[in-house]
Amino acid sequence: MSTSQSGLSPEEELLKRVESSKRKAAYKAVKDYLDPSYKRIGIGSGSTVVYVVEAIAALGPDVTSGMIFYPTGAQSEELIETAGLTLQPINKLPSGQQLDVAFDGADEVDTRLNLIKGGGACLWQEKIVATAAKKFVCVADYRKLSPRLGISWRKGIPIEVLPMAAPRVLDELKRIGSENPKIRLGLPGKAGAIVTDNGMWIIDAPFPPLMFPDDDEKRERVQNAANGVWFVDDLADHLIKIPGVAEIGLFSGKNGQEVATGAQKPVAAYFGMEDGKVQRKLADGHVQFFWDP
Ligand SMILES: O=C[C@H](O)[C@H](O)[C@H](O)COP(=O)(O)O
Repeated sequence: MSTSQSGLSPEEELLKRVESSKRKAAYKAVKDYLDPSYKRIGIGSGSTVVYVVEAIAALGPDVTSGMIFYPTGAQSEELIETAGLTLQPINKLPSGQQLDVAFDGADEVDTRLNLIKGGGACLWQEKIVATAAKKFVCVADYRKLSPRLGISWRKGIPIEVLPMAAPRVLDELKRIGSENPKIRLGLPGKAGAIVTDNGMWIIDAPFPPLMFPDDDEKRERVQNAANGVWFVDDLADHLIKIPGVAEIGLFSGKNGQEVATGAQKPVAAYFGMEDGKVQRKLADGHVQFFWDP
């Protein structure tokens, strides 16, 4: 096995770089979007959110003791509790109230801040929490940046389904052009499907890269959805209406502008870059790089 000057293998070097990039993105996102006056904060799932919670906890009880944190599943519940932060399930957020901000990761982010989420099977509660927030902020590393959804994340769009409906959902996905959709299986050595925190299954449905409505190059092909070429929003609308589908891992639709209600797209996405910088992309398309988050 080849090792670098640091004594690490190339795989270990890559892992270290990726983890450091996630961490920097998380600290910058928290610095920019966690106002000390906020009371209700959503915390997503995945390996990047670990650093978001670390950055929040590092602010200390003077800042965090008046805040309540709302998780998106078992993993984020544990993260919040272990960090000594106050936990409350999202069903305790009174009707008519919103979270001040929610932070979450993503599996792929396109240039318009549409997201694929659910690589870790947590998408349903994540969508509830993201859309309950005035500001939804995405935190990721450079591998998640993509011109279009479906280019870098080739495993497919995660779709949470009622187990008894899974065969019918698979049929419909194939009919509309998904390339070999599959029920996600459990860990190696564990027979059967992955069961989500909500008792559902996940189907991963790959599609050709998703188009934007103002894409002219493939407009003609898009008229024929049977070939699997879809506009992001059209596909999201179609998938969510398939009987038996509980929620989909496409976060799209209206822009996540400041103080939006029900927006699935973030107001800002932070990417830890390979060179140590943090890239911030805003919903209005503005991009900035920061050396020292
Ligand atoms: O189901 C998992 C969630 O959608 C995660 O936020 C997503 O998979 C990104 O996870 P990570 O930060 O580990 O790449």
